Amino acid sequence: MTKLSVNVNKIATLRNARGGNVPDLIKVAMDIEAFGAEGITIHPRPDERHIRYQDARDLKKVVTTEFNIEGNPVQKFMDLVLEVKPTQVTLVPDSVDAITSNAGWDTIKHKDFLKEVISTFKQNGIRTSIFVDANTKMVEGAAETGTDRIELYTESYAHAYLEGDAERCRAGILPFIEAAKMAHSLGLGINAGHDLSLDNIKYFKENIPHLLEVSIGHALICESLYLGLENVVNMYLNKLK
Ligand SMILES: CC(=O)[C@@H](O)[C@H](O)COP(=O)(O)O
Ligand SMILES: NCC(=O)COP(=O)(O)O
Repeated sequence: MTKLSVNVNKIATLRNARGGNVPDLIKVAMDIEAFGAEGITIHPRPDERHIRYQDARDLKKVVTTEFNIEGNPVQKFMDLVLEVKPTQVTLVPDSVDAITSNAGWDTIKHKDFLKEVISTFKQNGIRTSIFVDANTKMVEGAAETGTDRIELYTESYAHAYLEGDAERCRAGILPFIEAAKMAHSLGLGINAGHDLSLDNIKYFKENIPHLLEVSIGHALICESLYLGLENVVNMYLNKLK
């Protein structure tokens, strides 16, 4: 069984567009859990363009499933995570001006730094995960940091899947199968995320052994819009009769 953690960044993006509290991020997160999701993920960025640091504090009070906070462990982020104490922290090496996450950690180059950060979080009872590319060397490096889990960065798989034919899908997923096997053999738990969607998730799940959790945001919110649009347009038409 693989847990679904819903990333609510995009709900915050929509809320922030008008300056008010619509949609209400806290209510949406609670509803997502009530609908059956097994976790809530947020990825506060330093400019707070979507999730605000206060959202993390407010969500902590209501999330009853797994609460996962992702981000680059700069001091401000570390302080927030240590204050909020989510179930899991996922370390992502993104730069301040990145549009979205675009690379996994070089776990060999940054081993000492990661070791120190991970040890701090673990001493505070927070499970740790490191965002890595599907590369067995990076998985081996991750194991040496003491992290509990890795999160496989799935953008390259999602692109390969989009290209459509079976051969490209297979080539796209092979590094992930190898990385997952390596992670499991080293005692690491396996999460995955980035650009996973209703189209590509089944093939990924069927092929990746020991997959504990996926975090999905962008596609899930877009799909929710499309799948709800017909219903809502008709609700308006009914009111305008
Ligand atoms: C680590 C990861 O892949 C996601 O957290 C993704 O980066 C979401 O962040 P944005 O919503 O800011 O794109
Ligand atoms: N860790 C990945 C995540 O939380 C969501 O990524 P995406 O589905 O928004 O690409």
